[in-house]
Amino acid sequence: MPNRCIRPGDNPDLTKERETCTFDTDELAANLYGSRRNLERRREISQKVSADPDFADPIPHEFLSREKAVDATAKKSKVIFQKWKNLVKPEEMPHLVNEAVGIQGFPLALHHAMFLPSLNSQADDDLAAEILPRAKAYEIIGTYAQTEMGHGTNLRELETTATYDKTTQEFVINTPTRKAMKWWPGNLGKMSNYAVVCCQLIIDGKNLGPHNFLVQLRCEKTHEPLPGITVGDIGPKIAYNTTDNGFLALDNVRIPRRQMLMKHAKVSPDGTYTPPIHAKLNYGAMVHVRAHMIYSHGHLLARAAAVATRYSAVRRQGRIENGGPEVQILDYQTQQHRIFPQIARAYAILFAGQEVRDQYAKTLEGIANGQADLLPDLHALTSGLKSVVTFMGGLGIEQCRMSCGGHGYSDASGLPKLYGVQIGGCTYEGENMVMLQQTARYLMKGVKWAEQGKSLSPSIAYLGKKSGKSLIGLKGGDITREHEAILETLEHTARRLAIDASQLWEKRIKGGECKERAWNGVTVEMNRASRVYTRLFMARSFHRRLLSSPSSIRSVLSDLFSLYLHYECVDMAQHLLEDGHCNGGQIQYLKKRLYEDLTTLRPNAVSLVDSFEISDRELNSVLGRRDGNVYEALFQWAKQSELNYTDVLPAVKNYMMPMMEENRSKL
Ligand SMILES: CCCCC/C=C\C/C=C\C/C=C\CCCCC(=O)SCCNC(=O)CCNC(=O)[C@H](O)C(C)(C)COP(=O)(O)OP(=O)(O)OC[C@H]1O[C@@H](n2cnc3c(N)ncnc32)[C@H](O)[C@@H]1OP(=O)(O)O
Ligand SMILES: Cc1cc2nc3c(=O)[nH]c(=O)nc-3n(C[C@H](O)[C@H](O)[C@H](O)COP(=O)(O)OP(=O)(O)OC[C@H]3O[C@@H](n4cnc5c(N)ncnc54)[C@H](O)[C@@H]3O)c2cc1C
Repeated sequence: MPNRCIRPGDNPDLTKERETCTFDTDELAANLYGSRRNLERRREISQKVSADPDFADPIPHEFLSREKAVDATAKKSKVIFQKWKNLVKPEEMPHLVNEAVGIQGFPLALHHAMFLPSLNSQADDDLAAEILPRAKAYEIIGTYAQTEMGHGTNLRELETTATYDKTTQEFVINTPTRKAMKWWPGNLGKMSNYAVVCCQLIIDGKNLGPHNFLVQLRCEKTHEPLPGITVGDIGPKIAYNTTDNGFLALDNVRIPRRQMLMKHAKVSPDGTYTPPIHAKLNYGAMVHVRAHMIYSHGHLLARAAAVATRYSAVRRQGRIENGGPEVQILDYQTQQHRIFPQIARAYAILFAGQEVRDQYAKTLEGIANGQADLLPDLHALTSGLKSVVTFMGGLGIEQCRMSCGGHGYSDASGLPKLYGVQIGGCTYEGENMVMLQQTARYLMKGVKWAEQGKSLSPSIAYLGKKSGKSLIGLKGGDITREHEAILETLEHTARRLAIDASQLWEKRIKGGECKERAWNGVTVEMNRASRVYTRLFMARSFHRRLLSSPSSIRSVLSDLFSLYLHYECVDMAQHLLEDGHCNGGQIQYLKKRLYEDLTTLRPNAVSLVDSFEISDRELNSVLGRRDGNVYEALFQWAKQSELNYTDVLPAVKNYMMPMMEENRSKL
């Protein structure tokens, strides 16, 4: 079967891997990206970016100072949003940005991820008509400023205020304390001249909670901060260092009434407040990012898996049999056990990410028609997915990094940067432990609805089902039946954990604790239930994709799905065993199946990561390059280090040489 990545001059080990491929890599890639046409467009964009001299990097970003890297990124962003703007569709933009600029952020990241979505979904028609065309034409750059130095998670306690002044029909935006400064918003520090700022809305002395306001921060001509505005960059971070995450203080800055985002909640000129149809519609920009970040985080893990798999195919170290040749490290079972589950999880996350994006679009449609009934389900699902996927991705990338040995620790591998970017997602858009509790709130309601025989939305329909005994290992050799048996066991486990958490909570309440304190006493269990609910959704979503896949890729997807399920179950063995639903023998069976899966997938491992269709430029990894010629490339990469510009560094001349000289002269 053809793996279409084979080229003359490639590392022979990698070519051999591709020759053992049992499926059509293009078919799988087309399925992953939605169609052949999408795949072709993806390739076209990659090729055109590589050929565009405006995107050429004289030296890799890894060797640039932060300021120079920000400069290079801004320069390329201008090319993207001027020269390229009309050459790509909006849905192709993330790929273009990844190719041209990389993953550490760019001046318009928050403009796209949150500023435009907030205005689109929350500005009323008048404000939208005025500001959106300007924002879409990049006449202005905006961001989303919500988090403060003292509060991020607990939005209700944000301190920035927007006090309505009826006499002038203006809001007065103010930062009352040091810790009320906005702190963290991406592109706030240096790039943006506007922001959607989240403030407590105060009318006649009454606090009506967090609402969003459009505030101009900098002069459109000079880009200097406007009077009353203190703004700047918060400094270097683990990653995202080409993003100017910023601080902002507002000293009684006045804005017109109509700059409140009033599509849902409204303030009339006389100060009358009209609440939205759903209390949390003001939080819409966060739901937007959570719904979209799942897919992009799947892609980060896919990259790491591609680097680790390809490198493990070309790296030879040690022998499995005495007297045999040095083996490809991909032949070690431990290496396969480290990397193959990351390939499977990357696919699972990408599939789930695509489903949740569709669900988000349906929910938005409903809201546009005055119906917010799909929002609670979406909020629970995106909160859970956001948390599980970012944590899984971080662990997975770190496994991939370690699996590359010493070279994985070098920036040349691209893996440290991937890890830094990925783990940001555990924190932004709501710290993971907190967001899992949002999911748990929904599950607790679901448990009650199920008890009352009420109808349940598809994502929690399993709460209303009855458990039979686990059929894992008992259904014979039919793989389809085995998949179903495992999914039923996962359903049982997700249901049991939710019911147990609910009972623990109730017990504490009956014991005299108030609901909230009792909740805090059971949140570890609540979050467990949320994680398994989410992992069940991911498994179901992968299964749906398998069942709808064309026959040409069904077999390899089925192998991958088997590995995915067996790995997840062994990873969650404690939960499967805890109530006796599964026994030790069944866990042993799952482990045996997992080890078999590693062997089954081995001949297709490289081809499975080839189907992620990530260009060398986008991958930005010496170890993961498509042709596998890593050793020469490593040397060429290292030569670009600025420490190599001279043979004798000033640091050596000024300090080390005199020290050695002094010590020698003492002898
Ligand atoms: C094109 C897309 C681009 C995608 C980008 C992709 C990749 C990323 C790449 C680069 C990075 C780019 C961007 C990164 C940007 C990062 C930006 C940020 O981080 S912005 C700041 C984010 N901040 C947070 O997420 C704060 C987290 N906190 C909260 O959301 C809330 O405080 C809370 C924890 C949810 C609690 O709120 P509150 O106290 O008001 O509510 P509760 O009492 O807990 O709940 C009451 C009720 O409401 C429900 N609910 C809460 N939130 C929502 C919601 N958003 N939608 C719907 N419903 C909600 C909640 O479940 C309760 O329901 P019920 O139990 O029925 O009463
Ligand atoms: C890379 C990056 C980009 C960001 N971009 C933006 C942006 O563009 N705009 C913006 O507004 N913000 C942005 N942020 C801020 C981000 O959204 C917040 O940092 C995040 O929401 C977490 O809030 P916090 O910092 O207050 O954490 P804290 O809430 O202080 O978390 C600290 C600890 O307390 C725990 N904790 C807090 N509350 C609870 C609870 N109720 N129950 C149990 N445990 C709890 C948490 O689990 C965590 O372990 C960004 C952050 C990062 C890292």
